[in-house]
Amino acid sequence: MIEVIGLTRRFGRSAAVDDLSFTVNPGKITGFLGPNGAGKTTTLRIILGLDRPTTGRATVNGVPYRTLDRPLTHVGALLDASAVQGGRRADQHLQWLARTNGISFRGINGLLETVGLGDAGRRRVGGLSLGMKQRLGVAAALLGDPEVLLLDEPLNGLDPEGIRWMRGLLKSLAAEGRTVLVSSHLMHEMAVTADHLIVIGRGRLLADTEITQFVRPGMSLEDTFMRVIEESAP
Ligand SMILES: Nc1ncnc2c1ncn2[C@@H]1O[C@H](COP(=O)(O)OP(=O)(O)OP(=O)(O)O)[C@@H](O)[C@H]1O
Repeated sequence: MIEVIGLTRRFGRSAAVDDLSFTVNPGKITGFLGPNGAGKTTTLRIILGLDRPTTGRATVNGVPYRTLDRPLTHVGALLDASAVQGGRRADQHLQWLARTNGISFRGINGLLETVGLGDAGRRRVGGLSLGMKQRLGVAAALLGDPEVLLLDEPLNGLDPEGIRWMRGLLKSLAAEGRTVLVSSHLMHEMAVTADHLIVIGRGRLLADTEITQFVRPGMSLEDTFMRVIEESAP
């Protein structure tokens, strides 16, 4: 489970994240929604110990990420799928990650198959398409068989088959009892994937609710989302 408690992150005078608190529970897919610049990536980076909050804190399974022993075995994350050393082969990238994190790499070929890269394992990462890099990023996130998954815009660059595959993967990970937090701007996809929603705007919490409670009668998720954002405008 993930807990964000009174989190604020200022850049200069403006707050990218503003006194944000929420809990992400296991066994369901939680969609993390908000317009461009709402503070989603900043929040995810703080949860992952890549940035420090100005005030407040974030914990994974009750402790700060930085204190986790062999963190990839607890938390798998996909932040920026392009931020991978392009000269390495896809399988070498996963082997390197496994080695540096004390994870067995016997299952790497199976993992590449799972993410649809069975034929691309020996290709250099720099030559992969964006969608293929996203799939590799998902493989990296799953490498340590973690209970918690944080995925920032994992649908970027995926083709229709890839989007459907991701939907099935996220649902099966949640059904296994894992905690799955996924940010996306694709409202139609979130409508059929997420069980729970955390919605933020200008760094503040706008909704933390089951998707069935969030969507207003007679409206789509997209329409409801737009309305909630409009209503939160100063
Ligand atoms: N390193 C930084 N320095 C200054 N400002 C930053 C920095 N990182 C983020 N910001 C600002 O913080 C705010 C929140 O950005 P963030 O990337 O967290 O939003 P987001 O919800 O992930 O947006 P998007 O949907 O566009 O990816 C933005 O105004 C952004 O410009």
